Amino acid sequence: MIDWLAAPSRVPDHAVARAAAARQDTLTKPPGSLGRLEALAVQLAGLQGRERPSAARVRIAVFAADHGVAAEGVSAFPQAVTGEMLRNFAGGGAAIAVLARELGATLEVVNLGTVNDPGDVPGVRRRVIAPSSANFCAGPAMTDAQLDAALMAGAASVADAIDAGTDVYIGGDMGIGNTTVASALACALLDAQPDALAGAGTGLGAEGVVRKQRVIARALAMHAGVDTARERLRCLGGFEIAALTGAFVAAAQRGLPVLVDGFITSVAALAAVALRPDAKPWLIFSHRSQELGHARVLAALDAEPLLDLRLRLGEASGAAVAVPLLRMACALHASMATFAEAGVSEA
Ligand SMILES: Cc1cc2ncn([C@H]3O[C@H](COP(=O)(O)O)[C@@H](O)[C@H]3O)c2cc1C
Ligand SMILES: O=C(O)c1cccnc1
Repeated sequence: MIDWLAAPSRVPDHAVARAAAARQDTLTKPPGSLGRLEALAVQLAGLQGRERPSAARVRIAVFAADHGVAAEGVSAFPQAVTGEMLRNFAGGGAAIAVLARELGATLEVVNLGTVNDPGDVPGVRRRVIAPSSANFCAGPAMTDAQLDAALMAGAASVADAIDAGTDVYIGGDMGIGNTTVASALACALLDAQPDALAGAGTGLGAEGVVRKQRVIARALAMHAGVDTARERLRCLGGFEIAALTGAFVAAAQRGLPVLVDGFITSVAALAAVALRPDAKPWLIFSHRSQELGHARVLAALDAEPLLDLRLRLGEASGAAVAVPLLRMACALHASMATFAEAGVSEA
């Protein structure tokens, strides 16, 4: 057991947020006319503790891991893809690698344990816990020590991000079978049924989705007695989802704003908030994924995402696509003229 999860989250600076909101009302536009871009700038100001917030320095950490439950045939793709994609992230050909380049963002890729392990690859950090989590239909997905290691991998990534001077942190996922894992964990955290949360993932047909829902129902029955957030994460999670959970808790504790990606990362956010409710103000939700359960998970988090582009990829791709919105919100906030500066009449 580790106790760092017990430390409180930072409290956003409400005075700075109020000052930023007041500035918004002096800018040459009808008050409120820039809608959520105004709210974003004000929120970021409070989180960053500066009246002129920034989303210039973005750190994207993609956590990759394999899942024992893949043996139940719950994905349209073979498990070997997880390890293969690690090379693709490092080689620059994966969607998130392209987006990170486009944004000038730092991309960190972390291998937490893959069955088809690519070994030492430049650009991939090895924090291997085990080749995969265990099949949670037969027992807990992780041991306590494995869960600790995964949570710590996320916290270490956030510590690096802060040392490097990061304005906004983004976490991403890669792991064949992880929509099954995220759905199972969300079912347990929300007391929901598999047919409400488990969808097509990488592209299962209707029959495959039903099989996947049955697999999740078996897992939920197996772990029905488990009643704390930490134990739910240990029994029904996976290494990358636990790392994302640890990263989000650590980011809130250290005062680093997080842009949350799609279904998988939102379930990690749900777990983080279950562990530490005071982490929630630090999470900004980027988009609504096409994955069936995402809307429900977002609703449970009271989150209204910025975008809905019908993405269903993960890897942090949706969060990356939302970064330009944050940057534009910050630029408008910092650089628009006030009514007084521009000599424009007020209402
Ligand atoms: C080539 C490829 C790249 C991906 N990048 C993210 N995912 C996403 O899809 C997987 C989850 O879907 P399921 O639960 O159906 O396996 C995860 O690896 C997730 O990161 C990918 C999937 C594939 C096939
Ligand atoms: O929204 C996601 O995170 C997602 C959806 C489908 C497959 N992998 C990830």
